Amino acid sequence: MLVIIDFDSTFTRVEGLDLLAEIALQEHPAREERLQLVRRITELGMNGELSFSASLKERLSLIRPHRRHIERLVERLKEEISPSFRRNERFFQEYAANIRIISSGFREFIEPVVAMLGIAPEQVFANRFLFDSEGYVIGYDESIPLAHDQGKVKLLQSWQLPDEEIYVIGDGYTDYEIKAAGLANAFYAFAENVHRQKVFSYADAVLPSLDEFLYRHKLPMRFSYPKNRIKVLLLEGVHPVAVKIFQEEGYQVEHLTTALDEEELKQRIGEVSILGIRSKTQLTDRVLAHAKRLIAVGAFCIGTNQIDLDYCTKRGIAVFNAPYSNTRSVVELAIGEMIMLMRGIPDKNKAAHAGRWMKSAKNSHEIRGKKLGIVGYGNIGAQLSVLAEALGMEVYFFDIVDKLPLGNSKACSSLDELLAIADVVSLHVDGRPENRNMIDAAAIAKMKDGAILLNLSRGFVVDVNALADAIRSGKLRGAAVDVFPEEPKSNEEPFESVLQGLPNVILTPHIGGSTQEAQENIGNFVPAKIIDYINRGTTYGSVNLPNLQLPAQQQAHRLLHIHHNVPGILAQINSLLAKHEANILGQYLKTNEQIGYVITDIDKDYNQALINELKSIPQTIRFRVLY
Ligand SMILES: NC(=O)c1ccc[n+]([C@@H]2O[C@H](COP(=O)([O-])OP(=O)(O)OC[C@H]3O[C@@H](n4cnc5c(N)ncnc54)[C@H](O)[C@@H]3O)[C@@H](O)[C@H]2O)c1
Ligand SMILES: O=C(O)CC[C@@H](O)C(=O)O
Repeated sequence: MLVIIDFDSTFTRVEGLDLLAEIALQEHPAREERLQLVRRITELGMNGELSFSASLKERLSLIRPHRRHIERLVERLKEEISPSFRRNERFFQEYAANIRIISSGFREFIEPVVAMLGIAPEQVFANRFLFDSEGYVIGYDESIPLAHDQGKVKLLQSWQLPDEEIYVIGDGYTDYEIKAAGLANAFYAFAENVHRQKVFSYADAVLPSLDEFLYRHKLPMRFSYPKNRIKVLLLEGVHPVAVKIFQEEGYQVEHLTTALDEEELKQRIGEVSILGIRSKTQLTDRVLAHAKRLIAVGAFCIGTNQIDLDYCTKRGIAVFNAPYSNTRSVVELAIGEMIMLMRGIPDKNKAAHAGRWMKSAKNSHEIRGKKLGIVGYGNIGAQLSVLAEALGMEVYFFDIVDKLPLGNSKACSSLDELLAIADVVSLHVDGRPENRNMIDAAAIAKMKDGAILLNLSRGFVVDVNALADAIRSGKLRGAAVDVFPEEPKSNEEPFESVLQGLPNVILTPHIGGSTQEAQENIGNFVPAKIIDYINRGTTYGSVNLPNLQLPAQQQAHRLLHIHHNVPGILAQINSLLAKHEANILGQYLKTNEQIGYVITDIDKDYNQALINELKSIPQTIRFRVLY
């Protein structure tokens, strides 16, 4: 096999002559115009719209480089080696004899750069500059075939290669010409650095990185699986920063603004490795049964009650959420709503819009000195406690687990006790099924007459029919509801609720956590967790897998084994490692009630038989190797 690799924008991320122009024209009075012209000519040549020799001549006459500029260029290019080339050094070492760098660029800067990956000068085929006595480039050696149109083709024809497989990797038209002349088995358009649609259209395949080529041809590679084959589906309009992070990691990302219903999800989920959702997408066992490749689910929110966590755990699918990123936003909204409802603002606002003047202090109160009852003293409840106290409220809370009271807040021993005390009841419980209809007609009856109810937790926690009756009867003087038992899948679907049109009731479309700040925080937080899990095996922060925080593996292979939590699995793993004489550099184990997670770092030597046997241990749910 012979692998022919282009240099500019393939081996390196940049075009050598463009960068040389930037360096050489640094002091030139018309620098910007010249640079633009050079880049434009490069592009025309790359797309096959200007003959190669014309493009070369024009650019060199515009740049007029000196030897010292070329020296600086080499240093810059060494920093610009394409990341997928850099990380696959092993391929270059082991397959050195099978690699040729063929470029229409110049040997003076290519040789020292490719030498960084161990490629010898005799494997480089490129042009040569001609210099004057002062060291300025005055032209190039026209006796070299690469200095002419169809140069790469002519070079290969002159070699008269015996019948061997030849693959060309490059980003330009001149690379494709080799295949077009019948001299190569395939032309792979390299897309890690530039996207030339025209060149893609000629290619046998587009390579998002060198990993894809190595994977296709079963050659030694840094990653166990090319990242570009990992598909990420992000639903419900998660913040664009998440798209960017996953794309920068090299994954294929699709981003939809809406949720998908069960049938749509069943059809889509089969090919997806990472799924990002918010609160609308219902990940039921029926949907997850179609998830053949799913490695991780990102809940770009706090709540995970929309996900069948039990099923995910049994299948070894890691679920991550963002437990803190939007809590402040929810708290700010709750505070604002309390103030609005205490002053009867929803009705006064409506009247003013309709041309009616409702100036009156009747039933209008400050929140200062009022009793706030917080149900659920978790991340949101506790933060609300601190802010409400700062505004002069007297804070009471009830939680089913013991919680440290913050500031002067007081713990109630039962929900009933809290309901009987509070002027404002704010619900911040999690979405566990037992909380369904926690606030029903009986609970409302226990509240103070004229109290206010806030629900920014989960829709099913409140019996909305009972709440509507209580507002109509005047038992409660107002309510703010952000979450509903039935919520539309997207902004295009209509919204209906029995609470619509009631006095002093604020209805909001589940936007407690929908601020730019919160969404951007979440968009950064969740992908980072997932990427850490995929790259290192770290499960810290996962809501369903045993939590393990791991160091990066150093000069080791990392074996990740998820299994049903039955006795003896660790012993079986270790006896297989001993049998195959694998040297253990580090081992970590954590279990929960259902599953166990064992991570073993072994030195570089292992064989496929070991991997197959580890995968075959009974009770194995999932097995991965990280290189
Ligand atoms: N409206 C929004 O946009 C929005 C935004 C973020 C979070 N949320 C929701 O807010 C809720 C609270 O979020 P969090 O981050 O504070 O969760 P959390 O898990 O930190 O806290 C929940 C607390 O509720 C307690 N709890 C559960 N059931 C209870 C019960 N029956 N009685 C008393 N206490 C009970 C738990 O022990 C826990 O301390 C969640 O349901 C979350 O999904 C809504
Ligand atoms: O953004 C969402 O869809 C959900 C917000 C909130 O309910 C959460 O659980 O964080």
